[in-house]
Amino acid sequence: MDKTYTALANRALQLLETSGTYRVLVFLVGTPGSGKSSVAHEVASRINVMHRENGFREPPGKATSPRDLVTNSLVSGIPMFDPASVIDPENEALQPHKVVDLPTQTTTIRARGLEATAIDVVSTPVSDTEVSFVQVAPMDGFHLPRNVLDQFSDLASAHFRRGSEWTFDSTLVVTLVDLLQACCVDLGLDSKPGLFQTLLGAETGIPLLAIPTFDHELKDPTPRGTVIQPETRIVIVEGLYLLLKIKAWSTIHRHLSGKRSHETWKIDVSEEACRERVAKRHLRSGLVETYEKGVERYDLNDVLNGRQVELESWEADVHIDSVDGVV
Ligand SMILES: Nc1ncnc2c1ncn2[C@@H]1O[C@H](COP(=O)(O)OP(=O)(O)OP(=O)(O)O)[C@@H](O)[C@H]1O
Repeated sequence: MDKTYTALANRALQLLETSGTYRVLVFLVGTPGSGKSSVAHEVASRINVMHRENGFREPPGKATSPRDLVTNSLVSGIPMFDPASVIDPENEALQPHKVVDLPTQTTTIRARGLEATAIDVVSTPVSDTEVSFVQVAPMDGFHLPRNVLDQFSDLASAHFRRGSEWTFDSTLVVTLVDLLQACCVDLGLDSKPGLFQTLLGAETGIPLLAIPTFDHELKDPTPRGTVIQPETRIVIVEGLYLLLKIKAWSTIHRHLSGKRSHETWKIDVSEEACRERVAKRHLRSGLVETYEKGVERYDLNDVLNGRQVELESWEADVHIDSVDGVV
């Protein structure tokens, strides 16, 4: 697997080198337990080490586009929150709305998960903190929180089938991908940055994005758990349903098609391997009391989600073989 990680890291860097954009996106999909999160973090960490050893940061220059104007153009199509509107937790087509906080220059975009899954788009310049050349954006942060699932008409199914595509804040995932894609700015050939160069943010005009994360042990999203910095040059977006052909999910593929600043990767793995991995994780996170119950839950829920991903997703650009026992 060591060679595979190195090859994937080089592949992501090659995409960055050839795209002509300041930022590129890698979409990593696979069935539950296929190792998306593990692979994404390993690839990110390898490139970040290379960046620490070989990278350089450009001193702040003149902004090509003021950040607040860039932010406004990114969020202009999203309607303002209407306090009189009713948010139906089961409406999978619910369009996200925004709330703008002028003092902090923050636009918060929300949908069915409300604050738990909100995305913040922040135009205020960031301080000179440690920059991650590569960052991971987990789709799992958009799990609808348990208090929203409690409002479903069949709340028992909603909780039991948690992890199914209809238990995610899917329209907000689409919004996140749109925002990330809009941040893949084309700097033009003259100003093309070096491979390991990070600009100090001001020049690109790209805003900061704060997005939710998900910890299986906490069982609910952590709002603003990850901050995608303006300086980040590669974002690995990982999640089950990013290439799904149905409902709101299908918009992701449509919005990306024809764009050269991204690539799609899929992890291939057997159901048997995933059954064991996911059952162990269910036990570890306290979702079940025994390993056998974990297997049962995998067979009644996770495997169905995995089969849907296999049957109803668009083909990925790259396939990765998961080697069991080698994370
Ligand atoms: N190659 C591997 N061999 C054995 N165990 C693995 C391997 N890759 C990941 N795991 C383990 O399997 C579990 C699931 O891995 P991970 O969270 O990376 O997968 P995922 O595809 O992101 O899962 P999900 O979509 O269900 O969140 C973790 O406990 C992880 O340590």
